[in-house]
Parts: sequence; structure tokens; C-alpha cells
Amino acid sequence: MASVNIRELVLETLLLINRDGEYSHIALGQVLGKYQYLDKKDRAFLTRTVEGTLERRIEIDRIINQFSSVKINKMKPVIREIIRSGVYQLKYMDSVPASAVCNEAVKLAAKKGFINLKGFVNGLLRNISRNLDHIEYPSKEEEPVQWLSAIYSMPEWIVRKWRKEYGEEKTEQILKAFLTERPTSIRCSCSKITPKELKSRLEEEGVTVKEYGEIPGAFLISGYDYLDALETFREGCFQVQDISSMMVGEWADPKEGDYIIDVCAAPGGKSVHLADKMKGTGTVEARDLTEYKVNLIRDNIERLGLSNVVAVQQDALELNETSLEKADIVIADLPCSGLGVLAKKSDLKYKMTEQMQKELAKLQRDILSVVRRYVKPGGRLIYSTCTIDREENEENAAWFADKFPEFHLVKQQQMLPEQEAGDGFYIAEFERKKADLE
Ligand SMILES: C[S@@+](CC[C@H](N)C(=O)[O-])C[C@H]1O[C@@H](n2cnc3c(N)ncnc32)[C@H](O)[C@@H]1O
Repeated sequence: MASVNIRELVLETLLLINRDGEYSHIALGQVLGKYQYLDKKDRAFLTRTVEGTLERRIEIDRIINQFSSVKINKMKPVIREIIRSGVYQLKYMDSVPASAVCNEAVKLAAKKGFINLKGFVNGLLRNISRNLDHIEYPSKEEEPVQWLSAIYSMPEWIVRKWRKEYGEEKTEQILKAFLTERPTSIRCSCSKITPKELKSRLEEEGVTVKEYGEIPGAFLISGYDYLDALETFREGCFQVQDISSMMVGEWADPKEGDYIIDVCAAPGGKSVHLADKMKGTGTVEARDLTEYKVNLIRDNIERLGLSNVVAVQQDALELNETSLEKADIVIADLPCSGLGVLAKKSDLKYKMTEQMQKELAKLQRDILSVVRRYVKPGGRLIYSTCTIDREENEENAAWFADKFPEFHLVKQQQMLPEQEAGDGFYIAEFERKKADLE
């Protein structure tokens, strides 16, 4: 088999994300999928370098601009990504010698046809490597927003918003949590295997497993190569799901035989959790907008071998007359800005804008206005997002309770990203009164 240059794959992935606008988890998944034969060490290097270069991009670009005669936004995309990933390795990967970083970057630039820029790449990276102790940052006291933005690589508009909503100290904790490496959280597919059996089978497969006490059947796993290489995953013994996101299933806590409509369900994490909780009884109707998305749900249903979930294509903005007042529980885990899951999808912070966030908050209201009509009198609506933005969360919940008095807000919780596990996530539970006011 032809040998692959791992730094070339890093470059290919970063170009897909930063130049072509692909989502980081999709780009990385595509490249890792295409080169499944890479050994564990190379896969880990690829993942860490791509994710690290992305999550530290604001800081890295500042460093490059401090030392380079050509500013970052004037560089050719290939050279820009070679230098960015080089700076990440120099600053954050102690295991890679500086000389190797510089030499490999120069070779890669030449291989990509930029022979005339070999000297530039070499000179810049060596200069940065010699001056890592002389990087200039904004002053913490005089420019706190700029300082937080540079140190934690978060766009200034987001830092400003969170400082206002959460205060200085909490904002810094949130920013720090996003940059902390965490294990993968999984949920045992309890209709297939007991948590105890799952734990021992994973350990037999060489995986490090830690129980996450607060949720039954939840574990934190690490030390594996990739999921498809695990027999327990292929057999559908567990589902990868964030700890915070599992709380939707815990709050919904369905009874056996319930009819649940999950209006924005792909790839199906919450739908399969609820189906698992109903032990083969009842029905979860898992809907999403496009056939592509619906197929992602089907893949999960098939892998987990569940018989009480059906995946259906349906636009949540269009009223489905046949569903009126039918559901015991409606799950509305709606499209959102995703600013709670930056630990896993760090590129979202560069893609999101204030304007897009406002449009999403409006879309959430529009969807809620339609799908509330599927809830039976006495039934429940669970609204959730994976963001920590008040406008999409508490403000939308208050608007909903005010606009539709047949519902009352039972409880709501904003979960902030945690160091060990758990994304930033929001859940609100509404109950529809038995006798409507309408
Ligand atoms: C936050 S994700 C859902 C995650 C899912 N609940 C899970 O746990 O795996 C939001 C989903 O909403 C879907 N979506 C966006 N607009 C929609 C619409 N108008 N109708 C139905 N689904 C929509 C997206 O395709 C996306 O899959």
C-alpha cells in the first residue's frame, strides 16, 4: 500500500474546513474513513492536529501576524494552512521536535507546488519557534475582551455576549472547558445488553471505561482507535451521546406504550434513547427534513436493532394534520447556533454570526408554534438546544409560555460545558393543560 504523508492529510482536512466551508466533524470523518488503514498513532496525530489548529485558530493567526511580513489573510490557502498547523505543533505538541515541524512544512509546501515559498515557510516557522516566549497578547486588565478572545481563541462578539450574560469568571470557565480534552460519552443500549456486561466487554476490547454515576448506563470511554473497530459498537451495544444530551431522555422519562414525536431527530440520538427506555413498546416517530438526514436515523435504528422507532421525512414547519393532539411527548431538539458544543465542533464559532443566531431563534419559535399542536392534552413538550445563548433558550421558553397559555413551563435548565464531560445544553419541559384555554 502506498505510504501516506500524514501532514498532507492534515492539510487536506484543514483546506476542506477553512477554505471549502465543510464542517470539521464531517471533514475529519471523511478523511479518517478514506484512510482507515492508518495506524492508531497516525490517526491520533491527524485528529489532534486538525482539531487543535482549528480550536486555537485566533491565537495562532495572531502569532503568525506578529512575526510574518505577509499577513495571514493575504497568504495562499495552502501556505496558510501549512503554517497554521505548524504553529499549533510548535506551541502545543511537545512530542514533535521543532526541527521536524519546520522541515516537514517546507517539504509539503514544495510538494504542493510552492517551491518559491520554501524559504518563507522555513524562515517564518523557525522565527516563531525561537520566539515562543515572546508572543504579544492584549492586556488582561485593559482589554479583557480581546485578552479572552486571544487566549481562548473565541471571536470577540461571543466573548462580549457571554460576559454580559454570565459574568467574567463564568465566561472564562466556559472558554477553558471548550479547550479541555475529554473522553467520549456513551449510553448503554439497555434493551440489548446490561451496563455491567457492556463495561466488561469494552474492557476486553482494550477500552478504558469509567462509569458516569449520574445517569444509569452512561460511561466515559477512551483509549480506543475508532468506533467501527469495536465489536460492541458494530453490534449496537451502545450509542455515542453527550452526557447533557442524555438528559432529554431522562427528563422525558416515557412510560411503556407512549407515542412520541421527535420533530428534528437526525441522526437520532434522542429518539433511540427514548425507544430504548420504552423497552420495545410504544412508538417513537423520528422526523427530519431531508431523506439524507432520515437515512442517518435509519442507520442508527438498524445498528441498534430497535423495533419501536420509525424514521420519517417531514418538514417541522409544515403542520401534519394527522398528528394533531396525538403525542404523549413531543421532542423539539431544534436547530440552533451550537455554541454549547464547541469542544467537539470548534469551527462553529467561526461560522456563526449574531445575525444567524437571531434567525435561528426565530426559526425555533416558528417550529415550536407548529409542533406544539401535536401534544395531547395532559401531554408534554420537551424543547432543547445545544447552545448556551439566552435568546435561543430562556427567552424562547418565556415567549412560548406567554404565547401559548395552554402550556405551562414545568422546569428548565441551562447546562454549561463541564471540564470532565457534558456539553453546554439547554432543556425546557412544558406540560399541556388537560382542559385547554383555547
Ligand atoms: C440539533 S439537530 C437534532 C439532533 C437529534 N435530536 C439527535 O439527538 O440526534 C437538529 C436537526 O433539525 C433538522 N432540521 C432543521 N430544520 C428542520 C425542519 N424544518 N424540519 C425538520 N427537521 C429540521 C436538522 O436536519 C437536524 O438534523
